[in-house]
Amino acid sequence: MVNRTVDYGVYLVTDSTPAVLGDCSLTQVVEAALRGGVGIVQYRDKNCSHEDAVTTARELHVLTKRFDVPLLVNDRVEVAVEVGCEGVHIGQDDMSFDAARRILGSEKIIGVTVSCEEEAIRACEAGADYLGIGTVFATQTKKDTKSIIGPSGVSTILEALKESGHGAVPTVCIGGINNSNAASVLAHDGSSRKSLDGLAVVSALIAAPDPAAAARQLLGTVLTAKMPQVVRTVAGTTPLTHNMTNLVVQNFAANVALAVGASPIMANYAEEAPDLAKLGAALVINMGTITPDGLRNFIQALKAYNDAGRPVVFDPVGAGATAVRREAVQTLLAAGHYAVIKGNSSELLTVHGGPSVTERQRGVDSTAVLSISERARLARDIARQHSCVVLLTGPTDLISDGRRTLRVDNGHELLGMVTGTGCSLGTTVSAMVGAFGEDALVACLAATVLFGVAAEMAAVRPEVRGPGTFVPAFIDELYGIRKATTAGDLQWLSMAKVQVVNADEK
Ligand SMILES: Cc1ncc(COP(=O)(O)OP(=O)(O)O)c(N)n1
Ligand SMILES: Cc1nc(C(=O)O)sc1CCOP(=O)(O)O
Repeated sequence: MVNRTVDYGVYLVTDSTPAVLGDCSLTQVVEAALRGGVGIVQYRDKNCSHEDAVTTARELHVLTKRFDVPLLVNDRVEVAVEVGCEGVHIGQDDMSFDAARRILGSEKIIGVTVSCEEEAIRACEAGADYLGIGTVFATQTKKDTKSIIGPSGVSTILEALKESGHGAVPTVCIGGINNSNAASVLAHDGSSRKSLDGLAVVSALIAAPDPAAAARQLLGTVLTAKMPQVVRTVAGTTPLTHNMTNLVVQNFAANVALAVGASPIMANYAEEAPDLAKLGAALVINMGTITPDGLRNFIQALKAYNDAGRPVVFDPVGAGATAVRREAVQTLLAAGHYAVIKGNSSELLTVHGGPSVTERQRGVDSTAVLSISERARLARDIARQHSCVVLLTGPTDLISDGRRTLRVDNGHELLGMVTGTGCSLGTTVSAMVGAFGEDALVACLAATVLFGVAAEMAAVRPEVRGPGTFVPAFIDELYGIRKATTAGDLQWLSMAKVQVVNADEK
């Protein structure tokens, strides 16, 4: 079983036949799909010679390594060995799993095709690193498919995996999946069964007129579909959120944490941090009312959480407003690692610290003048700089982990008329990242969309007449979405406005 974290969200399986690839270059198409956010690539060529397969796989491996994405080879274990790529995908009629594992060793990824519950459980028992479940829909790309199982067949297999204790084995499904049916394939009853980790596609990307755009669209659908899982995990595990936060928002942030199903503790004394981290908490460092003593406590707590391997969210409130705050930001950034850095444009320009600080800051209000593309690039660059997820808040929120960058267009202007909504979003992010550590980007996305949608729902309630009546309605809506999601009602998801963006776009 391999140790590395693999993003199975959008899984590209290649096809070099003219019917699918046309007269395009395979490497150019794969590169475009990687730019669009593909998280894993499988080189699949049923016809070419061993030598040609090794040559092409080597070219693809150069590319995938540049994007830090694993490359697998379909069926041809000897090609994978020669190229030294990250693994193979084998079907039921290919080399046996045990033989492949003996040849490849324990570090390589081996995925297995399954089309029924028995095959799925057998593959997991053998030690498969992930399962490719199919065939979902009939497809022109593979004519020799055995059984078309449809989304309900996928559900049956996922249920069986969960029941048999193999719920942790990642799964993708394959066969006829494209941007028109992806959402319905991923949609499920929303209560308890295991979710798919991603979608494997051939023609939806290889034959797409713009593979990068097609990959971005698929990725957006996959990430949106994962949000209920985050909300449910928080509701089901009641994660502890440890807030070292400012004086203004403590009560509100604690109420928001309770509404989303987390357990808040507001504790500014760092000596408590090691115990809270051991209890599985996630920490929020919010420097809204910074003091010398507060700064010392932040640094000590940050180290305790880093030592315990628990996530820390940094909310550099008012970062650029004074020399004291600018220095505190640099001190805190140098003191340890953050899972998430959250702030408005002005704050994050200070965090970035580059020459492009074009904004002025009044108090803690953002006076952002950056375009959406500039903000996307800023979020992406900071995420790379600090190996973390960045949440750049504003009328349009931008979220990036350095590879995938998203925009969220949910929210309501009333959120900006109440003190503490931004800080309590930091608290919510900590709860979600604490509970759903497997993908901090998805956790941040869920928190941001949940906030935005709850605000939109609250704002149209008949009793809401302004900021004062908005606050209780907003907390009620957060609570209502949590309750609905755990009961399997995902209507709120249709309000999500999530798009994957190209952070390189000028
Ligand atoms: C991710 C993924 N799932 C299933 C398959 C199908 O593999 P297989 O059964 O070996 O069929 P062929 O690809 O060899 O036709 C796959 N390739 N990838
Ligand atoms: C490679 C492959 N395996 C399948 C299976 O069911 O095991 S279906 C398939 C082809 C999928 O191509 P497209 O995304 O273009 O439909």
